[in-house]
Amino acid sequence: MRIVTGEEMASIDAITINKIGLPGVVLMENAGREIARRLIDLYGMEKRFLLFIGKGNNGGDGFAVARMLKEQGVSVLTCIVEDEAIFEGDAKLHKRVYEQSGYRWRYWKEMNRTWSEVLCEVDVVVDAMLGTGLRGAIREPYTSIIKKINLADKEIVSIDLPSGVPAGEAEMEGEPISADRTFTLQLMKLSYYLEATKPYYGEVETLPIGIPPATMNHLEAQRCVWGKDEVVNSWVKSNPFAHKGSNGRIGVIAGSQQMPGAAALSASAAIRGGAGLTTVGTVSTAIQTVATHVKEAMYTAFSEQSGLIAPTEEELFAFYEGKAAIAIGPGIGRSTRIKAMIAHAIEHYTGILILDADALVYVSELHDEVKKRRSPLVLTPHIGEMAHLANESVDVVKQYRFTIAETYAQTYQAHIILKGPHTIVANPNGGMTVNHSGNAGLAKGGSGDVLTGIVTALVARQPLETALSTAVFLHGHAADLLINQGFSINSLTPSDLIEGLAEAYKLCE
Ligand SMILES: NC(=O)C1=CN([C@@H]2O[C@H](COP(=O)(O)OP(=O)(O)OC[C@H]3O[C@@H](n4cnc5c(N)ncnc54)[C@H](O)[C@@H]3O)[C@@H](O)[C@H]2O)[C@@H](O)CC1
Ligand SMILES: Nc1ncnc2c1ncn2[C@@H]1O[C@H](COP(=O)(O)OP(=O)(O)O)[C@@H](O)[C@H]1O
Ligand SMILES: [K+]
Repeated sequence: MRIVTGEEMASIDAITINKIGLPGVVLMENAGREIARRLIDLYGMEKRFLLFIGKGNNGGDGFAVARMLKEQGVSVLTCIVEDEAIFEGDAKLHKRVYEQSGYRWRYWKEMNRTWSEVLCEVDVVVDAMLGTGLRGAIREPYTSIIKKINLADKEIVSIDLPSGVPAGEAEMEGEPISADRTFTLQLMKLSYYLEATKPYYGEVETLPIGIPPATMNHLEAQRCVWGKDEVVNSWVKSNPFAHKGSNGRIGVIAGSQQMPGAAALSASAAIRGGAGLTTVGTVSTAIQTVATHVKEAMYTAFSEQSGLIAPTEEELFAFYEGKAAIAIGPGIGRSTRIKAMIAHAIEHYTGILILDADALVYVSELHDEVKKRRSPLVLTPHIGEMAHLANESVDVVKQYRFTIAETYAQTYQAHIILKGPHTIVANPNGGMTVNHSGNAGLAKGGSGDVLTGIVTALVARQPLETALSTAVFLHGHAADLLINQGFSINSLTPSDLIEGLAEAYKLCE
């Protein structure tokens, strides 16, 4: 499913109406029917609804919902927010149909005077005030009404968006509706994936309103949800005659004297993730520790300096030999020799190169080398690392994570896995996917190392772009399955996650 901004949604609506020829009033009728049906499913016929109507098309949806609820005998109080509101276009028609059907409304000014009595008469507030047409700071009378609704301690259901929440990356100005549930129409709105705005949505359900997919081909930004269906449909089944070599020879350059665990986590995740042959390149002192945990891997002891790897050029070329993908970063530490190794790999390794953790620190100093690289490069930053890469503040990356990941991926022709809740995968061709799996049990040191292992294993066996999105999905899916099996968010560890991969992979098999 696509993820859109308000402007993109408006262009899709316009193509549906003007080019495809499906009138806007029909879309509104569809929205009304779907929402009324879901409200009755969820709350039953006995609950009493209070519906707030804004003067744009979001309000038009509201009139359609109110009429359909009333037709079925459900109790609905309808409130038009602006006193002298002049409705136009599709909303005007739906207001007329509502009125001609014999139904009434009240205006907010009047309802406000008896607000406490009104509240005694209703169970659920439906918010059809502002949708994708919101521009700038929330104005009166919406500001005061939103405050009162939020304080009312009633179940709140928003149509399309919680009123006051921008659909895209624009910053929120003022207090929006804090919904318990949002019925978003046809497509997911981008602000659902941003830390500042997501909490206002509550539970989200996307309802179809009849917009055909052909209306979306013109969109420049190609953002899609990557969920179970996409994972299953894109999975390339392994050949029954596969051997360890054809299942992907990969390398993991990870760990140091101080941090052998990072190498163990990423290497065992790679092996659980299906890599045919995994070689770990690390310091000799780490090999013993790592090998007791990861029996299936092979090991290369690199030259070292002060407990960190410091591979020679010869050692690096030997390590690159025959490997489809190499990940560098987890637990390697920082030094000038490490920087030189990253530069060497970017310049000379011709397989799929994945840079994570400490390896990312030097990438912003190696942007010229990155631009010259012709083979695939995958970077797996969390928000802080992305801020460093893009030379922006963490707050800016949080607010504009889609734009920043997309711009970076295109400028440097790199695949970006921007981690966090709803990890984004941004590809150099402009395609982006957003992940829906995972939970807060992953917010622990080491989860990222596990992801790096899975990514490395998958890119060696599956088409690159789908491998990245699928790796991110399976990583989160494993965590979700463990929570369903009774693990707690607090105690879930990255090692549990690796065990959990066995169950998660069943989805693909
Ligand atoms: N025919 C269509 O175009 C369809 C529209 N749909 C609905 O229409 C919505 C978009 O409709 P519109 O583009 O009319 O916009 P909205 O209904 O979201 O809002 C526009 C209205 O809000 C006011 N407004 C804008 N910013 C404000 C602010 N900061 N403070 C206070 N008031 C503000 C504007 O003056 C305008 O009256 C969607 O979210 C969806 O619910 C759907 O029914 C599908 C069909
Ligand atoms: N609250 C959360 N919900 C879902 N996934 C999360 C959450 N917090 C972290 N993650 C995931 O866990 C991993 C953490 O990686 P990272 O920040 O690199 O940690 P580390 O390097 O310490 O292992 C990422 O894949 C991230 O998307
Ligand atoms: K709304």
